Amino acid sequence: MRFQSYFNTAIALIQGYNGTSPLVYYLKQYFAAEKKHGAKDRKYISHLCYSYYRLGHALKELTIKERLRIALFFAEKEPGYWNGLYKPDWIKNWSQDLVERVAYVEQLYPVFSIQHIYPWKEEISAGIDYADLCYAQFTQPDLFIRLRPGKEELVKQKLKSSDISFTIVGKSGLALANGTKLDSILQIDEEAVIQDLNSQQVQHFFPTDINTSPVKVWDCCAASGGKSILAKDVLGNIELTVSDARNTILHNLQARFERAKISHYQAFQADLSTSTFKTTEHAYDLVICDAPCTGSGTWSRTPEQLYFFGTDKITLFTALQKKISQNIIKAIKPGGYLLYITCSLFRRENEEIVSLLLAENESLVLVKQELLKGYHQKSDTMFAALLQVKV
Ligand SMILES: C[S@@+](CC[C@H](N)C(=O)[O-])C[C@H]1O[C@@H](n2cnc3c(N)ncnc32)[C@H](O)[C@@H]1O
Repeated sequence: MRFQSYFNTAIALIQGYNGTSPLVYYLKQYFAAEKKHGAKDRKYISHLCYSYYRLGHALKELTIKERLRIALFFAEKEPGYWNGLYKPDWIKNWSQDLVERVAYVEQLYPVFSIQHIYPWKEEISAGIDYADLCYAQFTQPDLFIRLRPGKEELVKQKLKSSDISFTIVGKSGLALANGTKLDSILQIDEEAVIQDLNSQQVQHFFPTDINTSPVKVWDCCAASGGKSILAKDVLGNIELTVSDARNTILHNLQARFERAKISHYQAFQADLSTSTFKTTEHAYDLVICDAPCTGSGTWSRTPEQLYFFGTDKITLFTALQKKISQNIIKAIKPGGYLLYITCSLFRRENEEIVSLLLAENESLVLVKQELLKGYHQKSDTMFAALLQVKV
């Protein structure tokens, strides 16, 4: 009967959670206080909580108990361990196929539609298959690593010797099962970087025709430097400057760069959204702006964000994105580039920011832009646009 106790514990946890801190921390805190839960208990209870939030905005009018039962029905291919929670009719209709399970719930709850999970169809960037996006919410994403240049064979060898299975994706990426522990096997950041598949794909947006050496690059919303390490690996000889609004994250970046063996770079803290921010004009060949955003392309990893989301947040982020992007354009050399990136699915944060930049800056031209869709490949969705300042 442990499944019943897990189910009740998850209900109590969901009741007490308000979304102000990430779910992962909330659960960690709870388990740290409740030592009675072993590893297996933690796994089952966490799975229930995550499944609950995967239902997004659908059926919010139901009780937590009823909603959790439906969420779990969608999250599992078969009842297995949870059999005792369901009436025989549910068990009979428990198809391996999610589309069939959804159809069963639609029949039981006529108000339900899978599209209520993300009820903001009109906000979503062009090219997204809306139904597929909603269905994909019930698939846990993979863990992706990017192999650093020269370390490809070493990393694969180390994984094989530790019996860790992986799939090769693209030129330098590997997909592994979510939750795979790599710390004791690989030198993280030196040999391989933990980086989502579509973050890796951003490398195809780096310009290839910059003739100066070193290439002067400013990663202006650097966080802990994922895109900077990518730029170093792909562009080779770069003179790197990094900045972020948060000093604490720049400390993480420093530690990460040490592990990544990147020692020559400039770093500074700056809030780029203020009108008082002044940059050196025409200083960089490439400015990477991985902008603060809703993160809606990553919600299958953090479904609680989907559950607690309201579109007012898009308005807040677009205001920030407009100010930041306007402020940094001056820093680009004539002939240089701006690489604008978000991990958002929302048009207002993506194509509309690019359109606005083009409308307000005659010197800019769009080289290419693309929504890098992740929901068919168990990864995040990103948006990337490369713009060039005319000579
Ligand atoms: C999406 S993250 C960058 C991720 C990073 N490029 C990577 O690949 O790991 C956005 C970053 O923008 C920073 N940020 C938010 N508001 C900012 C502002 N007004 N000025 C500068 N940076 C800001 C945040 O602190 C955050 O670290």
